[in-house]
Amino acid sequence: MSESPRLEVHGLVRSFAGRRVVDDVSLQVPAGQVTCLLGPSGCGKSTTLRMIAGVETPEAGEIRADGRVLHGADGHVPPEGRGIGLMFQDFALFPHLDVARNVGFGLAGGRSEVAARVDEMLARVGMTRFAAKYPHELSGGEQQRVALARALAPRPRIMLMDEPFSGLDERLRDGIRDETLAVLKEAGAAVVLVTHEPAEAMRMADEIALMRDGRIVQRGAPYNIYNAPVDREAAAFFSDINVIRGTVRGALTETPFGQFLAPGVPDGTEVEIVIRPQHLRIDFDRQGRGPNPTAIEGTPARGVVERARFMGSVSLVEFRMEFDGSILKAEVPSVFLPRVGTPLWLMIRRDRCFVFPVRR
Ligand SMILES: Nc1ncnc2c1ncn2[C@@H]1O[C@H](COP(=O)(O)OP(=O)(O)OP(=O)(O)O)[C@@H](O)[C@H]1O
Repeated sequence: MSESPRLEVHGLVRSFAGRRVVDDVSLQVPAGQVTCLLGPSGCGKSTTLRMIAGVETPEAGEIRADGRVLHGADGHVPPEGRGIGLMFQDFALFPHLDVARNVGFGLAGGRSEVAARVDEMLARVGMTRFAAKYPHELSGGEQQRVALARALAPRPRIMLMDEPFSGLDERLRDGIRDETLAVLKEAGAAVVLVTHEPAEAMRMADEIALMRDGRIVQRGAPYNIYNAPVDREAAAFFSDINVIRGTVRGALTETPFGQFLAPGVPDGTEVEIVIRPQHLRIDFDRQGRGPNPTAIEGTPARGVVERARFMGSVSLVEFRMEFDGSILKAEVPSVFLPRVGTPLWLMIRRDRCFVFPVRR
């Protein structure tokens, strides 16, 4: 019994026109796990996926499935021999084949065996009653389910998905994502899903690999990536952020919100204290006085409401801070929608701040 992960990628490199668009990318994906390659447009996600699929050739690096080399110094297996299922945004169904024949296309085995597998897959994605329909008779979401059934019908050991939900209506997407995830988990394939949407990655992934400029800058469970970002850009990829600058003296940074710990950071280093808008707390102004400082929330600082927007479940409030005229954003429950010009006090949760040295 092999102990190696289902999919193992090591040191992948690929350049176009002298520019490295994938630069030393490594991944390990066990069977039954969904890893999301997440990052901004052009960071190299699709190129990485295409190399795993075998339609793009790496300049360096190795790809293995269950320990078997798919690409490396010892050889190269063509795409059709890799046991990989593909689901791409533009990977359209065959328009001239009905749903059942789309799902059965290319399946090995006798006619009754293929028919049984097609029935099983259509039932699994809830499309049995559409078996005789043609793609143009289906909604986008229904087509997507058929595409999923088709990709999983040959029992691929590895499934690669590139922005599979981006063509769908916003309101449909969450439902289809959840259904797709359930089907993928049941099938037990190792899944690599490419997306540029943090919300999609958080909803789907067991592990997120955050990419930037061809490199994986952070890997981890969604909870860890969100709550312990490696740098300011990683924090900012998932939500709006506020940044407060300070300089370190004796492992502490003095700010208008009180002191912040900066353990191990040398004196004189400029740091950025990063905080998400939902971790600012607002309190009322009591004739020029705010709430008392606490160990958890530090010292309050006063600001004046510059803008307030009702967003349904939350309100987004922008403050012009008195201490330096900068803008800070707070996300608060939407029962609260202060008027522009109202003076209020802001506090920031110590345990939710990230302190990063400023890079030069
Ligand atoms: N065949 C190619 N020839 C030249 N440049 C390419 C080729 N394929 C990709 N690139 C370039 O490589 C970079 C990475 O592209 P890639 O498609 O992998 O990014 P991505 O992260 O998937 O972005 P997106 O989400 O926009 O698809 C881009 O700058 C792209 O223009």
